[in-house]
Amino acid sequence: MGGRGRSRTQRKHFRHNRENVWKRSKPDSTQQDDGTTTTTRDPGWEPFATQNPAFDDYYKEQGIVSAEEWDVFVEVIRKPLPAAFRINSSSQFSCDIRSQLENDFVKSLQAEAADGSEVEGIRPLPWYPENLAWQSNFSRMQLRKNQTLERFHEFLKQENEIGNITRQEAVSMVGTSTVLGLCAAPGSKTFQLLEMIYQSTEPGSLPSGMVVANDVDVQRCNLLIHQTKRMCTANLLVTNHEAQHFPSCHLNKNCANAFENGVAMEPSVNQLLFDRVLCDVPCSGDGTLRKAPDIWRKWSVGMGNGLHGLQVQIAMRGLSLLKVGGRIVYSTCSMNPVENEAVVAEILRRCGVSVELLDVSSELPQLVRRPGLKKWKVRDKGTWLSSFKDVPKYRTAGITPSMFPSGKSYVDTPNKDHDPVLEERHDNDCDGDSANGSEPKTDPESLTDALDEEISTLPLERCMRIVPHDQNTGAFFIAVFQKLSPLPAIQKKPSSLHRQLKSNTNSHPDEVANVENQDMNGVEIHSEDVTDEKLPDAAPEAALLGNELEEVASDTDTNKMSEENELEDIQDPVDKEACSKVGGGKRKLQIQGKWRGVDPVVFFTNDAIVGSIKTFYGIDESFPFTGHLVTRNSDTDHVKRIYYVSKSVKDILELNFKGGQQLKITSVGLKMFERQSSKEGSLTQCAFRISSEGLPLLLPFITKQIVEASPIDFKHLLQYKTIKFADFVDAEFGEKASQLMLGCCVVVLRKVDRSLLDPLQVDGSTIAIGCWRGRTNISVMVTAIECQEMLERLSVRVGTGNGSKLLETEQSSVEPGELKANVAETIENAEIIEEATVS
Ligand SMILES: C[S@@+](CC[C@H](N)C(=O)[O-])C[C@H]1O[C@@H](n2cnc3c(N)ncnc32)[C@H](O)[C@@H]1O
Repeated sequence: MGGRGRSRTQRKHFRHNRENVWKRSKPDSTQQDDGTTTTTRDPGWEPFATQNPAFDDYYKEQGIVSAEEWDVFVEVIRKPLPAAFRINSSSQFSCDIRSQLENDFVKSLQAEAADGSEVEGIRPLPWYPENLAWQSNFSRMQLRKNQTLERFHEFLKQENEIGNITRQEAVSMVGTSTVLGLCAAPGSKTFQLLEMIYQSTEPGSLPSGMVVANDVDVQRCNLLIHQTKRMCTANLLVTNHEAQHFPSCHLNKNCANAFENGVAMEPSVNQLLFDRVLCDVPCSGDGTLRKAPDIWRKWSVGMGNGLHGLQVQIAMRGLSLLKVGGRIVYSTCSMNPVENEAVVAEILRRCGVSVELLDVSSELPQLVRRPGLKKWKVRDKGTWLSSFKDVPKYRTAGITPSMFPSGKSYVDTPNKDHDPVLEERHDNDCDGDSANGSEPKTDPESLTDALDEEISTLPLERCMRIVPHDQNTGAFFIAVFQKLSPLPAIQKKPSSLHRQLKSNTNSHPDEVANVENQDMNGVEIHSEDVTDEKLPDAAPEAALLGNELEEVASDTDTNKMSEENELEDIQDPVDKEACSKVGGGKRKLQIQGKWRGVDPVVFFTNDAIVGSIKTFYGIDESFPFTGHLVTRNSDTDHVKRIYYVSKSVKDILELNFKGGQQLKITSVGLKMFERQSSKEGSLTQCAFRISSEGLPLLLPFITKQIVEASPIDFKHLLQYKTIKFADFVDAEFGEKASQLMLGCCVVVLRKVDRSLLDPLQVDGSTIAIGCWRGRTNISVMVTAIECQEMLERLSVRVGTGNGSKLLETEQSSVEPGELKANVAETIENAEIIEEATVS
């Protein structure tokens, strides 16, 4: 463990994204509503300004809250967001943690809150089941105020690091069982999705589902990998693609229907499809102003307008990757209707009867929400536009018909250029014809009527808007769709398609998604043709990066990050020369096909090594190894780490191989075995030790190299890390330990009601640690923080509330001083422990 395992880029990313509301502002350029740019001078150390006149003008006019509510709304969004966190329901210690919060912290923190200005200290979120999500009303500054608050702060930090809790903004916890996350970093929702698929999974078995978590930004992928590593999952695949071009892994038709659970193939489309897709798209992020107050300064109307096209493309790609009958969630942390209802409306227009916008008003009844808007306006260069017909011709590349409630192109004046592509694209209004592949019909009325105010006739009220002052949160937008039939494939004449692919600069962004629909019918897309399309008024990079990063970084001491070996391997895949500047803005687009990322994932098939592992640990034959082991090194004799993948991930990997390795995989699998490279390691009969992540899965199948320790000996191991055989309190345990073979072994904590003679039994509550059987002693091979956490959890279980007092009912015959001395003596183990804890 420690900072050593992380790459420089990752450290930098953590630093850059730490929340700091009192940071020094740099001279910066701000785009004004009227399109001009102003440069602000460095004002020195000062808090972020929490106002922006363009923001006020915009949202007052959009009517996202009533005029009477405006003052309360603004007052709330200027206040910092209360911290929220969620207990990982699949953690072995979830009940202990909930009980500690309910019985210990609620009371002690209430006393603190009553003392000061806060109304209450912490409280469970009423709309989240089983008291698993909590809100804290203490600011970070307050948490350092005194000992009680500091203890709570330490508790949050430690449990977050171990993975027992996840700090997450309350509104983004609205869950859905999606399987493909198209814009998934930094990973808080992916973590939650994994928790969901792990619910009610027995120890030693894996869920049948899986999550593919994708993000365009490789550094943010690294954060996601770090976040989800705490889940110790074999059911996750992390990829690095532009979501709008997420590959369709074509499968040989003979293999169709070979997939069960989670991923299935439809022979007719010959494409990888998912049960659930989550499009938590890049957005202007103004729903997170309370958490990221620098957005006040950066906010401009152009941010939302600039992202609309990309958001539509991503959602359309998500729909094309969804199974018929599956559900897709479109969400943003923006309040802007152009990024929300306008995108939803465009999806409905394009998909016609093949997609339904679901009414989810009965879900999570205690979550206060508002319906989606039916009318809104578009603002551009300081002018309000009620309809596309008001858009000056020179702005039609940036302001598109789909941004307006009617979505109509209004090709109504002889002066406007006749554009068959636009006509074809925007008049596919849900009449079902397009679903059959025929030319979409145009609505003659909409082409000629000049409306003062457009009102959408689509059921946009089914969307869910969460506003900050309803329940003291950030703002969030959610729409849930169900795919009812394959998407309409709009038949394009070859010349029209060709023109779309070629017209990179002036084309409407939506063209790409239409082309991608044809991907389902086997049309290959050449990403170079479409990636440098011009996005109108390119949004600032910050907006594209999302806003949840500080949840990971804020309280995670970067020097204390847990090990993540594969992170070291990941290089920045962005080919600098391939980055194209768009729209005169700063945003860079990655070009696919020039990725020089990590080594490809290969299946590990070295029977000699697998055989030696199975023999050494006595792994039961029923444990499925074949086809489940992967590495990054095709030279199997020199592999350092062997990862385990679930059946569902294995199927996708096989599909990927068969489909020509289209997936750019940044991380996959659970680290199960690591090569022991220390001096003593070379003397052991098995070159691989079991990693602590892999142990829970393997535990029920291990029959050799495993011993049960009494609570007091287990505690001593956690406390002193190395103990000589003769020094164990339970002499029989010392004897059994000495009979193990030199090398990695597993020590299981004996339950209180079990005798030494009972055969070893493993269940969900079994606690075990990886150790090293040295020449004269046993040493633990888990990190210091894991030892500390285990001591504390165990002490809470037996009610002492103090790790150092764990299970003192059994008297130790050895003085701690003696044990400490043993640690110093056993220098030969230092190397092994170091290797286990740092790598
Ligand atoms: C709102 S954040 C997602 C938060 C995430 N769902 C979570 O729960 O942690 C949006 C993400 O979209 C990513 N992104 C931006 N453009 C993208 C694109 N074209 N394709 C895929 N991801 C993209 C950003 O890197 C960012 O991580």
